[in-house]
Amino acid sequence: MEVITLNGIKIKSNTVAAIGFFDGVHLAHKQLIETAIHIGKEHNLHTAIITFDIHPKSILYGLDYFYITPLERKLEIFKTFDIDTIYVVEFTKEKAVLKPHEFIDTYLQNIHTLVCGFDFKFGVRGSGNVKTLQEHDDFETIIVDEITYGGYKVGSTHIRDLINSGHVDQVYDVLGDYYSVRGKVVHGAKKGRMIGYPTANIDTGEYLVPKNGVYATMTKVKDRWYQSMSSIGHNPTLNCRVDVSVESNIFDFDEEIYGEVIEIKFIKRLRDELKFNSVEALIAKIDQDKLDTLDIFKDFK
Ligand SMILES: Cc1cc2nc3c(=O)[nH]c(=O)nc-3n(C[C@H](O)[C@H](O)[C@H](O)COP(=O)(O)O)c2cc1C
Ligand SMILES: Nc1ncnc2c1ncn2[C@@H]1O[C@H](COP(=O)(O)OP(=O)(O)O)[C@@H](O)[C@H]1O
Repeated sequence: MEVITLNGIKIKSNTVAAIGFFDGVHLAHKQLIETAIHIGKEHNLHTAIITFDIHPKSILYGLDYFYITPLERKLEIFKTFDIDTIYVVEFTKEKAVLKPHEFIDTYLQNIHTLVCGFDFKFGVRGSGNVKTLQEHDDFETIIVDEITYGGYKVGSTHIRDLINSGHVDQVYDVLGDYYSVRGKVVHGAKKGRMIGYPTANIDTGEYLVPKNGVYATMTKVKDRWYQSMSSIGHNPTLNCRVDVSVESNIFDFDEEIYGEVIEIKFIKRLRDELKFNSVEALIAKIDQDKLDTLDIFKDFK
């Protein structure tokens, strides 16, 4: 599989491509990709995924945008599929104002078949939609219908809502896995070890950070997963940080890992972050968090 930046080059002829932003590469996205693979096999076509590097909202409103799967992670998941080429559109202010037919002329020349979700939008202010694509005679457009789960459309917006509201235990059924963030271990206030619970603090970069609070988690260090509990918040009892820290106390682990990239997978939210009147009260609560976390892992497959 090759990754190609779609900037002035044409897509290979005889290609079936799944197109989308694909943040999260969730179950509906996977269905789109599998559909393209299936059509590719049936008609002996090259298979491809067309995606974008930066979210349009980030470009249009100049906002920091946080992702379920930043680009690098998205590409890593794409590579687990039997796809020939991944095309990445470099999104810029200029690209964001392309009219739908300009978008098609710029990126979709040569395409044999395009696979997209029923609500795919493209071109300036999302003015192009599946109808625009279907009206275009040069290629065929296959539309994958809405998939719902628990009354919600399986989509990045719903998954973002679950993460933002701390309902991480509900993410699995729509994402196909628990939500996880990766980041380099950075230095904190060095108070964790003083209270008997050292915590690896990570720089979460472009990842969407779940709601502040305490979570039962799994943490991956150097290719090995450990049970863990993690805290997201301002550490009001000991540090009162202005920014949010994401930190994990890893069970049965005792190594210095500053500078390592680790992954924290969120299994269940246990509680809100609290401000305690004493360090002893904080420690007693964290002792209880550990018992609660181990209890969750008793039933965990
Ligand atoms: C499971 C767990 C729960 C925590 N809960 C709280 C909390 O409710 N309130 C709080 O102020 N800090 C809480 N903390 C954060 C600790 O205060 C924090 O780990 C400590 O300040 C160490 O920070 P450092 O790694 O920067 O040294 C929690 C930490 C863990 C690991
Ligand atoms: N069980 C553990 N869980 C998390 N970090 C650990 C553990 N054992 C050792 N460490 C190391 O200790 C550091 C955390 O200690 P801590 O006192 O909280 O310092 P900091 O404030 O810099 O995070 C981690 O970055 C890691 O290198």
